[in-house]
Amino acid sequence: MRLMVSGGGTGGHIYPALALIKALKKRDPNAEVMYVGSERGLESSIVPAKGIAFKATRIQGFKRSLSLENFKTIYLFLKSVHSAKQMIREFKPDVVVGTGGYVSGAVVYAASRLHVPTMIHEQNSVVGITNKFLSRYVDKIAYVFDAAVDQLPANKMVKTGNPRAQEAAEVVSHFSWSEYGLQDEVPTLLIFGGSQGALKINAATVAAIPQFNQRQYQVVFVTGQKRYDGVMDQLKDVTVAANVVVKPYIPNMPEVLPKVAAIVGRAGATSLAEITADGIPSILIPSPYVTADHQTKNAQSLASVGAAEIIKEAELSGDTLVAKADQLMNDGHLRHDMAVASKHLGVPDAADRVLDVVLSLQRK
Ligand SMILES: CC(=O)N[C@H]1[C@@H](OP(=O)(O)OP(=O)(O)OC[C@H]2O[C@@H](n3ccc(=O)[nH]c3=O)[C@H](O)[C@@H]2O)O[C@H](CO)[C@@H](O)[C@@H]1O
Repeated sequence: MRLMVSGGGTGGHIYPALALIKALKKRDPNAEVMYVGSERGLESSIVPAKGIAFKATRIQGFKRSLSLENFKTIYLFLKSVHSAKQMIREFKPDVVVGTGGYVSGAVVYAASRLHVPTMIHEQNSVVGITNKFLSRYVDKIAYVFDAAVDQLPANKMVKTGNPRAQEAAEVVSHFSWSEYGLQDEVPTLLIFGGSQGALKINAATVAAIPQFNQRQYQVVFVTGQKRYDGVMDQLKDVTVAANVVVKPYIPNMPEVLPKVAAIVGRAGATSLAEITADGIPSILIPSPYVTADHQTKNAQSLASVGAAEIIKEAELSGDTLVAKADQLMNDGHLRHDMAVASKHLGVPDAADRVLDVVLSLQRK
């Protein structure tokens, strides 16, 4: 099997691709994999670090308003399609898979023009612009939320779940909170705003720290790599007690998650796949800045069955955050019930399901 994968820009597109590669390597250790990402995306650091062959192309997103920059976007897209075609001719993949982001638009489109079998994975309940464009050209579309079905060609759709769920569910974690100077016996609340961190969640958490300092539970506050220095600056004159730890990024999330009592976070689809695969209770603050408010829809799928609580971003403050966190962290029964509901939504064999679709496309 020779698999080319492309997904970029943000962790929610990259980690499902990596989980699929992991499942393929497990089933077929001789499989050859090539990952094509964008030069400046998170993938250009995450993917090579995993020892996966990586090639980059230059691409940028569309501006929603009328802008001259969009001509450059179109130029870069066409150039990326051209270089993706060269990469495909050289690597000769059996199948090309896209997991979202502009770069996957160029790579999967190039593959379809060269008559190489293609599949995309749609993580969200509202289909992104790239996958909508690609849906006309690809052979199969793997999806997670039923709501996506109406937005895409029905004859191509296969329900699989998000491959990252399987990685989260299967991990045998040896992680100890002592690595963060914390204690394993004390319940830990993990706060993070998706793969890049979220300004508003960071601001509310900074405001909440004086109260978190006094709590019996532990708090791990992940700021996002690029926002870390700014947060540390805001915390210059704030006491941070021993039960609160601030980190820029967690590189080994599947190992850390099983040791978490509850989560505060955005409602990105890949995060939710992990949270439900592990059965973790959560307080979700959907980002209102994403296409068609899809994170609110993602979050509601958990909240409607009692797996999560939602705080609207407009209502988020240090006080509302602490109040909800206290409610959850001081009530083991509530956490247990939410955990059961959360786990019920998990798809722990999602990577194998996606892989089955990919392998079905391989020409005999
Ligand atoms: C602002 C935006 O456009 N967000 C979208 C993006 O979110 P985003 O990239 O934030 O994606 P998700 O929240 O779905 O996933 C984040 C991923 O990053 C990992 N992680 C996060 C923090 C950390 O310190 N370490 C770490 O490894 C998480 O474990 C998870 O695997 O893609 C998602 C999946 O298509 C969409 O649903 C989101 O709406």
